[in-house]
Amino acid sequence: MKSKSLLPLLIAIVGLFSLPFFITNPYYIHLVETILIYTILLYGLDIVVGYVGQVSLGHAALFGIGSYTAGVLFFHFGLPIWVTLPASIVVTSIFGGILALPALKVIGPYLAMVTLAFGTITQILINEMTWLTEGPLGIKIPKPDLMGVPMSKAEFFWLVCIVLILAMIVVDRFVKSQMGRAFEALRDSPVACDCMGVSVYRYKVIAFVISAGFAGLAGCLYAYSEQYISPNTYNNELAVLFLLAVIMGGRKSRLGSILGAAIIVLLPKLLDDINLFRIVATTIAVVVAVGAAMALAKKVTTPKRVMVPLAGVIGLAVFSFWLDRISDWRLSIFGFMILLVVYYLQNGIVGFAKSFYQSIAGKTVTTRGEKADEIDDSVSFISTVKNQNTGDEILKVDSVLMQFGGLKALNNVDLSIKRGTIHGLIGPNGSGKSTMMNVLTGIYIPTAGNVLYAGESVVGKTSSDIALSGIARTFQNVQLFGEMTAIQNILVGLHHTFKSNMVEIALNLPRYKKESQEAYARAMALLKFVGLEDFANEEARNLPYGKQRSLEIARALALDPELLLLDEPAAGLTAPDIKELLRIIRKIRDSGITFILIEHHMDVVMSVCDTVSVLDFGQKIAEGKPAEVQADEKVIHAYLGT
Ligand SMILES: Nc1ncnc2c1ncn2[C@@H]1O[C@H](COP(=O)(O)OP(=O)(O)OP(=O)(O)O)[C@@H](O)[C@H]1O
Repeated sequence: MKSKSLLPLLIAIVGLFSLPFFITNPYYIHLVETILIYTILLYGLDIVVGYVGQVSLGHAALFGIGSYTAGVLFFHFGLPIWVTLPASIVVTSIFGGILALPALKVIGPYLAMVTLAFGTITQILINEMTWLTEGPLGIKIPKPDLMGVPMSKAEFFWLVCIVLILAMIVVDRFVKSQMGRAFEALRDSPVACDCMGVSVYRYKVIAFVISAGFAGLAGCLYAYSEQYISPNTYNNELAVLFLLAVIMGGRKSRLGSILGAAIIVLLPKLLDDINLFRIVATTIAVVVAVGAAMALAKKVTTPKRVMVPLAGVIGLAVFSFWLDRISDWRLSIFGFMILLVVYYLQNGIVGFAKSFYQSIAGKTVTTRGEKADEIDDSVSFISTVKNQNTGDEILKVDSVLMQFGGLKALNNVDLSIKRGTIHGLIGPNGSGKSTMMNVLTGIYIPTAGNVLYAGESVVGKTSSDIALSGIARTFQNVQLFGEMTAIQNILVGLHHTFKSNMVEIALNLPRYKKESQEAYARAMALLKFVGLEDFANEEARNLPYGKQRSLEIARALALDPELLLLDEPAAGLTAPDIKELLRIIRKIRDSGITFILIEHHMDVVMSVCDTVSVLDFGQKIAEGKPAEVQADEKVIHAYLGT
């Protein structure tokens, strides 16, 4: 982190630690403490929601499991915090792993329902298992001991502050590491993620486990903070609030989590006091009005877009003065405010503030906190010298049948791909070319037949295992990780070069640092190779189409493949882009990589392919040198009809 961005953080930390000296009312200290504890939980929830893109309504239950692990261990065995804290993390992580299982099968609203059911079941179990949890009576826990003496409220507050700072550092390191990139990749394109050797299955489970670990940590601290736990606390309403906090504060933001936690803790309190509510409603109205005026003056928005939210916040301010008592309206106002934020600020308050600042200041801010290193010209885009035994058979497709119901998308197809060559696969639309790619990369398991890569069958292997064994691919419909920058896309392809584990990432140990430096240098070399070095920090979804195709090739190369499958790489490209594509393909071939190239542009096929196979209605109808195939009657017939 740069010293400039470190300074406000340091001031905030000093301010936080000195709070007990200035605020003598323990109620307010307790409120801040609750915000900090919720923030720890939200850091974990943000991994699942913001980074992996899954909906979890099971985090209140995980929070409860953390609290009850501490409570039970203290109540039954009198264990101290230095035992209950790690135990809460471990036990809750195990439950997080269990919660991940449905996430492997279902997504979206179905996952929300399953996690909600997990929450309900957990709450019922805590309630019913009186022999362990004391049931509805709850458990009393004193503040933890510090050198044999119970901690004071201020000392415990400082402990929570320290844990929060550590949690913030660890989460920040996790999400900026290869692990965080894997989480984001599987959110943006699970199929491409698997084909980059990053197992979606594995990283979804890891995300839930880590996320649950933070929930367990927060739950344990909460038990000591409240000094009393009972099953009612950990209900589904709290689960919804946690989810709202992540969305309102802002996904993928440490500051967003703090803000989200503050909102869900303070907003209900704020709505208890009519005078305080009037002040806040008026302040919000003024801030939004000034912001809207600035945005209109700079022409970054239109009157139509600001009209409704502006009318909403001004209406709320006027309404606050019209009210005599707030108690009857609390829930309605709470719901209305949430609706405004969730509907109009879809990237949360922090996300909105960032983009507002960018548009007003006319700046583009690199939000990822990652650098595009200088290009080190000594680093090659290719890392290993390939097996140069040109002419060996690298891939054998043996009588492959791929049936979808009654449709034979591939009907007993044989292929033999020679090492170091470019093998074209052509055919009219719907002839089975992409299906063949999907069979070769493990996305489809063939109904019959075999695929041998370097003499070994790949049938039944997962896509990520096949990718790691040396087969990389691009997709007919570009499958980049859209919310990630160009360099991060390549770094996902370089995931296999990282051997460092979670502890090494959390502590930023030398092996992890070295691996990161090497990967960044290699990623920059790859970007340079495809002419994208100036776009390293640009989000992939913002790149022009031609550059997206080049980026996909560079990402596939990051896997260090022996065999590269390109599915219609020239589709939608302009003539200069196609020329550049041909240059890239030839250069990659010169480095010893074998290609299978699906392409409709015949000039591309004719100019680079050594051999061409033609499919029609799932069957191979011709094979040979490009010129021979072009002159083949069956091929002409397939393309042009009688
Ligand atoms: N998952 C699937 N389920 C059912 N049918 C499928 C599936 N995948 C492909 N098919 C069918 O298999 C046939 C071959 O499709 P495929 O996409 O492999 O053709 P293609 O040669 O790549 O065509 P194009 O050049 O248009 O991409 C088509 O009839 C297609 O509808």
